[in-house]
Amino acid sequence: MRALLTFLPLYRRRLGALLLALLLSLVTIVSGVGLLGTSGWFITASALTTAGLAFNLFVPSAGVRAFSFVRILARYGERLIGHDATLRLLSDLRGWLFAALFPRLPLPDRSLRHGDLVSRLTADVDALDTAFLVAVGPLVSAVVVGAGMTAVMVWLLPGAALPYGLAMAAAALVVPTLMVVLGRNAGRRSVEANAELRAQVLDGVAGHADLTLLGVLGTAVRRFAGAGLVASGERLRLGGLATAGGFAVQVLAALALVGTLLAGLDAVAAGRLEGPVMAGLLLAVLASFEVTSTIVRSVSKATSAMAAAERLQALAALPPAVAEPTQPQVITPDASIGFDRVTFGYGSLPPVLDDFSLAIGAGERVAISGPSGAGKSTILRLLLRLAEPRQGQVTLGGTKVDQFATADLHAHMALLSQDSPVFIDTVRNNLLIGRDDASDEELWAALGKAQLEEHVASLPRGLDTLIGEAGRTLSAGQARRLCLARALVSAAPVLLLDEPTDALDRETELAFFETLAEATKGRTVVLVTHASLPEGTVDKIYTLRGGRLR
Ligand SMILES: Nc1ncnc2c1ncn2[C@@H]1O[C@H](COP(=O)(O)OP(=O)(O)OP(=O)(O)O)[C@@H](O)[C@H]1O
Repeated sequence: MRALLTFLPLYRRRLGALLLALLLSLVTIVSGVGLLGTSGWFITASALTTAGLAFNLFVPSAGVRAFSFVRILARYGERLIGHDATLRLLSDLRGWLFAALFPRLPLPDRSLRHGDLVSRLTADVDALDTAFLVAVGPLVSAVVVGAGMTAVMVWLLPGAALPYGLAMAAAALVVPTLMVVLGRNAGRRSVEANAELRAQVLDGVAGHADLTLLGVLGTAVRRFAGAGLVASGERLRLGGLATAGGFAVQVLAALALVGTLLAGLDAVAAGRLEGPVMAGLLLAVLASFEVTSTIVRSVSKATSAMAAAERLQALAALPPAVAEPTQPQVITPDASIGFDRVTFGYGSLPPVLDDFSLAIGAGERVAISGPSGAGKSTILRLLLRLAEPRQGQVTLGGTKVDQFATADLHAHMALLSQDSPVFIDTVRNNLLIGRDDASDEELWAALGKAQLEEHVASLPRGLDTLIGEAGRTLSAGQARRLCLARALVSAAPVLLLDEPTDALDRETELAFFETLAEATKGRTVVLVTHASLPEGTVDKIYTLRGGRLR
């Protein structure tokens, strides 16, 4: 619950619209109760009038028309405003989450799987956006309707006011509270089980080909079925609780009805109440309990929202990967790079870089090679300030990188990482991520330097060809070259290329290296590669071994 309350400032931004939706929902419910009550009154009065008794038909018939008209309008308005506010809240929540997440990337907790993260970004946010309207809305409506109906009882049938009031309070407050207390853990487990299921689906889709070839698809399917069973078990538990809650509310409604009937019969016999009004009251009592059934149905949503709030807060509470400087320095055009006696290791693991030093002049091209796992990519990560050295300093243009705002630092460097993604979009838009104001000529020039110009020119729609998810309509080598072209399109004075020719055949690789000097002219280039480089590709080649350059 506390985690849910921390989202109050976000809800507060949409408070006006949410309160209006709540008010309209209240008007809808009150009109529903009024409609059923006046209908019962009107129908009974009409029947008795035909039997020769005289009753006032005008008031209930006008009431039926007025309540049905108001109900239609209020329901329409509530849907319109409620959905609009919910969608805006959804975008606020996503904005908040991304803003909280970006400074924490890359996430230190390697146990947080991709699927789990996706689950938090989608299902958990969805669970929260409706929390107000599905949980708070019906609760407030029940309290107002219950209080209003009790007041009507005190006025028309005082003998039934107490039993009705007590039954309504129990149905609107006690039953849902008990359900929240009993269902909290099941709600949390259900959210976790669904997240696990989603993670397994994503893992299974991503690794389907390998799982099939290795002959272990059956194991993966069995594991998925197991996770499905756990998720459905939790759902069943929550469903059982909702059924029990629904049953309790029906019993309370029946008690209130019997209390109203007994008191009403007494009052009619004593001439204190007209028969048709009693019929109307009975129907109004029934209608007023409708809203408590809604509360019971939304309790499982409320418990999911609480669990989702906890999971999102846990994500937002992760320590930032690096601290932003309080007074960031302005980055100068000087693109020289320095590593001065840097020692770095991941977490408490032994150091990957140990007393590592390297000086790269502005406009210089250097290559770093070395065995797998030696720490080559780690050098680039330290330069991008995705991690902090334990000792020593990393500088850009002579200033320590921790003196720059991370966004400025990143804008100053273009990276082709080992897992650079291709997005489901056109070739053009994939390239424009590098620099959004690049002209078509510049895009074609970058494609040419990345040896991809011919292929894109052969596509029916050229730059406007849509590329499938994760670049599936391209070969691995073509996808890599597209990412390379994107890095080349960028105007950043520093280019960081991590295995840029990975997945390319030797002929294309050689052609790329031959154009690298020309393609990156004037920029500082750090090239991490295992490939043997043709003469003149870079100014210096270093080998990293044992945490230092050899
Ligand atoms: N986030 C991380 N948490 C813990 N250890 C890590 C992390 N990233 C990398 N490592 C470890 O740090 C070491 C250096 O990794 P790095 O990726 O820099 O190597 P590399 O030289 O680029 O390797 P390759 O040539 O295979 O890409 C490896 O032993 C790796 O397992």
